[in-house]
Amino acid sequence: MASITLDGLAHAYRPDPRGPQDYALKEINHVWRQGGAYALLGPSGCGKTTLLNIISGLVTPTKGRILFDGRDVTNLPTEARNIAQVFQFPVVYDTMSVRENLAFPLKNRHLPREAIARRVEEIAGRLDLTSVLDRKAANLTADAKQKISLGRGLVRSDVAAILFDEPLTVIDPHLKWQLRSTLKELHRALDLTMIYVTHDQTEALTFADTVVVMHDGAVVQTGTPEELFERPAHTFVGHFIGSPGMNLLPASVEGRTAHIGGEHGVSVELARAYPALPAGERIELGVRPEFATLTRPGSGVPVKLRRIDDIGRARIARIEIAGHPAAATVPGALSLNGDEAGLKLDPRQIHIYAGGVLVAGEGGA
Ligand SMILES: Nc1ncnc2c1ncn2[C@@H]1O[C@H](COP(=O)(O)OP(=O)(O)OP(=O)(O)O)[C@@H](O)[C@H]1O
Repeated sequence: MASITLDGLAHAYRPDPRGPQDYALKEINHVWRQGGAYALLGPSGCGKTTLLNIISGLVTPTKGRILFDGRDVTNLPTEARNIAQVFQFPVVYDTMSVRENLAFPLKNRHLPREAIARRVEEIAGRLDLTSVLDRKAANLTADAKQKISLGRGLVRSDVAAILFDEPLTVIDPHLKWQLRSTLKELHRALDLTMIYVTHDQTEALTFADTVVVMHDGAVVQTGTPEELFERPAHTFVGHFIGSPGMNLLPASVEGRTAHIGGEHGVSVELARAYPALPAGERIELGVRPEFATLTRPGSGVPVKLRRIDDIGRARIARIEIAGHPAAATVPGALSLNGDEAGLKLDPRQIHIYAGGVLVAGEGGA
């Protein structure tokens, strides 16, 4: 187990990168703490696999260094890095039994027979594979095979880190939630550094203590699931995390008031002032639908109600604020006639962004 430091790391696939646009991975500095549960979250093409391949040694970065416990491993091959990897699709030996598959990484390292047997039983128990330990892997379902792959990744206790690359893609949806929490429990029990790559926010937020969000080759925020939800550092994080994502409305700000929609628009009270907003940048007001509550017309900010979606655990209103589409929570008891409504916003949960980046306000709570 090790801490992993990314020191000024950047990567371009083309041999002659000129500007930032040529980099699949823009400069990143980050420390993955020993024993941490991390997720690397972002949409397809944002650079997650590139970063994972640099950590595992499959790709040598164009710039920067990678350190395991302070030791520079940038130019070491995968075999010399002591990393376990679990991929999207099962990697198992079909002709071996489940027990032999799980034992394989330990046998390779010449562990004593009893230590291997103990560890295999432990991991099999945690992944609910005990009853199939003596069956050939070939005869098992895709789900069971992927559990074996997870087990093979988890079985060694001496690895610098375990890298999971979208490991639940082939898993049946009803098993997914169960395996997500199993992996979380395994992290607590086994005290290993784990990095979990996914484009799925639910997987990232349930597994990780710290989520690294990537967008267009850059890390836009590193934080706990709560921080990403309550204080997105970038509009991309606000929009990408949450369902529906954060409302982002073009605005201008004066003192502690934001104006949306120009002269005939609406005003919104803020908890903080923003005297240092940069000129020439697009200013946006961000508020999550969870902190924007629909109310009767005449109360709060006037909005137009377009429709109400019942999403099971809540009702979400699709509204327009000064002509801009937004989403809001509908309280259980509220019933409305027509398309006029009001909107109550929690000022402490309103954020201001300049050029997509969160601006720290002054004063207030
Ligand atoms: N071998 C390669 N040669 C050239 N360009 C590549 C190569 N691998 C990836 N890229 C490009 O680098 C960028 C980042 O790709 P990467 O696979 O790291 O993203 P990702 O977030 O893992 O996406 P996905 O989830 O779809 O795999 C993309 O624009 C991709 O087209």
